[in-house]
Amino acid sequence: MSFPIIKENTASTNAPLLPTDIFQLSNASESNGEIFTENDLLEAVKDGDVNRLAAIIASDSVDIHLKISDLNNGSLLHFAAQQGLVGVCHVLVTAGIEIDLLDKEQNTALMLAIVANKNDVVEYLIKAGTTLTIKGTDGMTALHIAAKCGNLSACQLLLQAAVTISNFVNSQDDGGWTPLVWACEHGYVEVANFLIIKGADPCLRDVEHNEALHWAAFSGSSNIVELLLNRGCDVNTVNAHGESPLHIAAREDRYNCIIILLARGANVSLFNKNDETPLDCLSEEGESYDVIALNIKMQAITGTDLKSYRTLLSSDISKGRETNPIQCVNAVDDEPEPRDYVYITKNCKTSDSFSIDTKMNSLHVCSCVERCVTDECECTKLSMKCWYDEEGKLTSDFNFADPPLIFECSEACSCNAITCRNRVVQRGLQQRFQLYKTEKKGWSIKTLRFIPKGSYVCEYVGEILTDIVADQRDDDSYLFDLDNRDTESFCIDAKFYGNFARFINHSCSPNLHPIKVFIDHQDLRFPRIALFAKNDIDAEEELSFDYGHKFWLVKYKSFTCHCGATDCKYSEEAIQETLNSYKQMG
Ligand SMILES: C[S@@+](CC[C@H](N)C(=O)[O-])C[C@H]1O[C@@H](n2cnc3c(N)ncnc32)[C@H](O)[C@@H]1O
Repeated sequence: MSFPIIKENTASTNAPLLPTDIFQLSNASESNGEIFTENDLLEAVKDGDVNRLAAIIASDSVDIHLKISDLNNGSLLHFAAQQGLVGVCHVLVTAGIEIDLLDKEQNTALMLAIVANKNDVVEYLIKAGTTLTIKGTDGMTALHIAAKCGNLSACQLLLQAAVTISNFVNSQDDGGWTPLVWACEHGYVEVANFLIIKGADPCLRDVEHNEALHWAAFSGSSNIVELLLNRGCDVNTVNAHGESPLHIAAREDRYNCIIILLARGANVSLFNKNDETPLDCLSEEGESYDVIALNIKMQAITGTDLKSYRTLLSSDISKGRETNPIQCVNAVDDEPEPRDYVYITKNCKTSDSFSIDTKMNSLHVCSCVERCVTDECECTKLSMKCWYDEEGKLTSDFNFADPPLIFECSEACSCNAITCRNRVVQRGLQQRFQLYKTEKKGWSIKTLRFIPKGSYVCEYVGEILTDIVADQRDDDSYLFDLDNRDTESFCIDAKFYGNFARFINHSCSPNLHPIKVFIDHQDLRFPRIALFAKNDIDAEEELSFDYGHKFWLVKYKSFTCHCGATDCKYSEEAIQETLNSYKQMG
């Protein structure tokens, strides 16, 4: 046999896969009828003898797909990658060896090259088209592994190649750990810094609600603790056990981290769920004991009024249903966390009086091969065009005043769900939120992070009702009208079933706008209500949308608007004028 010509990876530059001085096949691909054994094959691979290897493969007398039992049943490519034999890798890949095969430990050849710090091979395998999103042991991608090993070059190569993979830098493994968390836990400050520059979210939580800061404190990496705090991480953030980074650093007696955490305002009076303060987590012999004890004394002398975290009523109102926990805080009065509803993350039905057409074969689907970026995508044609840019934000020409319906690609489409550009709402929440009590509007939701204009923020989720049933309900405060133009009309009621969006208040100058989106069905009577950022929203800003005049024309008799906008139409002062102008308009 002779070697097929290897295809250049279309995602990479036009540079050859291998510099010609590293590997030239000479006449090796021509077999002279010699018969070889598996041993010959293994020896040629071990010796890195690419010409002999090529001759053996060309003879067609040995199967190159053999498994090496001493290497966790890995392939020859696993071996060559681990040894850094880039020329051998090239011959094997050219000869058709499976590039993404997992060994018994669920490692690809790429992963072994990363661990062994063989970055020439890493670069080669990426260019040769290895799949970057494969998850191995414990759900870790190659990027998790690179971060865990502190292999900065591999992180750079991977992220450079993964530009079209949505949010690759923030992918989470089975424990909810991102690559950044792995870098923090192992104290690799350069890797952590690089990942953050590339968009790693330091506030993402793992399955126990730890943030990267908890793990940096755990490992005693004071420079990473500082880096994360400089990036806006909350020094007093608590995990599912009510533990702050200071609790964790104290338990591990991490003196340098403790100094930084205290200097940056860590609360020494915070109790975890076992009623322990950070000092209770440390033995008196611990190096850090005196520094925390001294801090407590100084605060007592100066009468420092620490923000008491008894205001933290819940570390997650969604009880693990959302990717990022949503804390509930009340610094206004003694009202407890609202619990008079069931937290759900998808719209639900509680009656059989109507049905939604969810039949797979009713869906208009696309036949795109990869990313749905051409005008030929049938789904984006349904929406008029793809309204999402490369970062998943609404394009700058999106008309918030008269928004189009958006049809995202679905399960039944043939595109790639990871790289497809026409999937945003279905990828779920990307931001971090907090439920907090306001002075005049009851509960409200704020974002804990900056949200750029056009970003998807959250969905208004609740119980789907007919308008007839909705009219019979006593409390209409949580109704969202679906505005159907046909005879049958429906709404979403988040009074009894809903997500955190039920707490988003009205503003006459809102920062969110509801957009109707279809994903898993295209029954036009039942759009999903996705709230997108109308403008840039700062961290700590209250979220709001416009409830519409129909709401206020009923409600002004009971209360007026406290949105505080300069052009508020429904405040006590403005309401009469607003009513008069509505009357004039008829
Ligand atoms: C969908 S709920 C929003 C969450 C609500 N604040 C709560 O505590 O559950 C709508 C209710 O919030 C209050 N609200 C929302 N926006 C308001 C505003 N701008 N001014 C005054 N009250 C508001 C009103 O009581 C309204 O009926």
